[in-house]
Amino acid sequence: MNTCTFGLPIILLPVSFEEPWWMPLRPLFAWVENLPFGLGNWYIYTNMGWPTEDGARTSVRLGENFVLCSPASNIIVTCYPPAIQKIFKEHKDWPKPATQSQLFAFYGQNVSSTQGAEWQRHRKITASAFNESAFREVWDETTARVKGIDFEGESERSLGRIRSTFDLVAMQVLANVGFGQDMGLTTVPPGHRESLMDSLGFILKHIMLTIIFNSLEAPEYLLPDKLRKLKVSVAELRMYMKEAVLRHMQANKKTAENLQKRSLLGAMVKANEAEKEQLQKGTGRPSYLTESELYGNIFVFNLAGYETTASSMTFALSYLAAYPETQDWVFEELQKQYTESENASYDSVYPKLVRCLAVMYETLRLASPAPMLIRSPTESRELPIITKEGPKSITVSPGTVVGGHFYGGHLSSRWGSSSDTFDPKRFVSDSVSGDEALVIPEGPMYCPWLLGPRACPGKKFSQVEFVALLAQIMSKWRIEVAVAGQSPQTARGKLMGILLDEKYFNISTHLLHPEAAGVRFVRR
Ligand code: HEM
Repeated sequence: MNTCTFGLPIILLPVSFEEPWWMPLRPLFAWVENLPFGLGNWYIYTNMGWPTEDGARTSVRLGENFVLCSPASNIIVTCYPPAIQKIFKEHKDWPKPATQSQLFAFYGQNVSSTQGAEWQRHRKITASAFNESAFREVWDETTARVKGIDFEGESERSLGRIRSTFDLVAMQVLANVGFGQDMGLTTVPPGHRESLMDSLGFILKHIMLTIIFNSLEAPEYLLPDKLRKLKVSVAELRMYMKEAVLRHMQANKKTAENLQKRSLLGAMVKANEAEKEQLQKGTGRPSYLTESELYGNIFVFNLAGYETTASSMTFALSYLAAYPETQDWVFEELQKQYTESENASYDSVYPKLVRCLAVMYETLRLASPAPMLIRSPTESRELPIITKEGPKSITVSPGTVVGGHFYGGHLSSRWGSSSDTFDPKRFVSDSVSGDEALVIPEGPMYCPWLLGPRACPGKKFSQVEFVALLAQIMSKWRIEVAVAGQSPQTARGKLMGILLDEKYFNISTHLLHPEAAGVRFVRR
């Protein structure tokens, strides 16, 4: 294995995933993986989400730091905890490269696409949307939506069907809590060509296509059906966002207060108007968002919150099916803390469902939606690394990219010998009072929601949604591996193989063969 000037192992690549022209061509070269003598081993690293497929294999082989070296760039890949802390906590010195940050800014600049002072302005307004009223709404909405799923009528579902079931729940929750519950989600109001759910759903499901073709100026009638539909959906969603912002701004005080409490958009509009008032009064330092920035943010909330939660719920349920003893452990908590009564509210119950939350933490450790996030320093910066000789520091110059390797860190031997086993108990400890509490083990890297100032603002939103869904399902149903004519051991082995080794990245984690295994809902 070659090493570079940093003393780190290098993997030589003919092309990088950072080259925009490569991604559409990449599938045509899949055959190189089958070349003899490992000649095509480089292929996997030319995909943006390669760690989702590779897991911790490369970091186990080469160490916690190595370099992907291509004619386009050098990427220092790291899952060394001190390096991860440095690049994500010191975000001003280590911004996202523009090639990544601008991908999802087509409705307007937003909290994810901006840096420095601009990012602070966006973050200040948008963070106000994630408040306790919104979480209460997430809890109620998720519970109601899950109650509406017909597990009785369709008790056996493939993993693909589970994913589409949870995609719908995630989308309904976002459309309601994101936009405000007063909107009809599936009706087509006058002046529209599609419902809100249709346009949002189509864009989110075809997000890569949207990025590539959104700016295409060709007249509609010249476009193939799918692109024509995409153009309509993009325009429709813009109109829905415009109307929602207007509605929130024009609502009378009482209605506005009600809407603002419950929806992310309402809370943002409220915080924004307060900033504008400050400008008029000449007090403070106003930092409101423009109209297109409001759209940019509401869209990015939907994008960031849709696939991530649907994916984690799908993996969690599948893992629970394979680990019945863990289900019993979760059910024990539900019997004690969660009832079907009116009392199972967000305020009274959610904080007590520690085991349910631990299931989410463990699922995200094994199947993180983010495979690798890249950062690049603005000036030469020191980066702590570890080599076979021990820890040291290297100087990283501008233009060199550092990639935080989530799968390498989450599956590292720093978690002990059971790092690839599904065991949510590792996140639970007894507190001083004797109650169980969620703890993150010290030592390994754990950051599925990222860490530092730019950590995910939707973290608690996703946790509340996940726990509400899990509690509602698990309190009524036992989940079993669907055997489909196989022995239970064979069926379980197949399911585990699919979960562990047949994943790929496309905005979030997906299964390569979601129809090849399934689960069964058995009434408790
Ligand atoms: C399991 C669920 C989720 C996971 C694992 C997750 C993970 C992440 C990660 C790793 C980032 C950093 C991305 C980067 O720096 O490029 C991020 C950012 C973000 N997430 Fe989440 N997320 C989840 C759910 C949500 C939800 C439900 C929302 C909103 C409703 C949301 C909104 C955002 C936003 C707006 C950002 C950008 C923040 C910034 O750059 O300051 N996320 N998320």
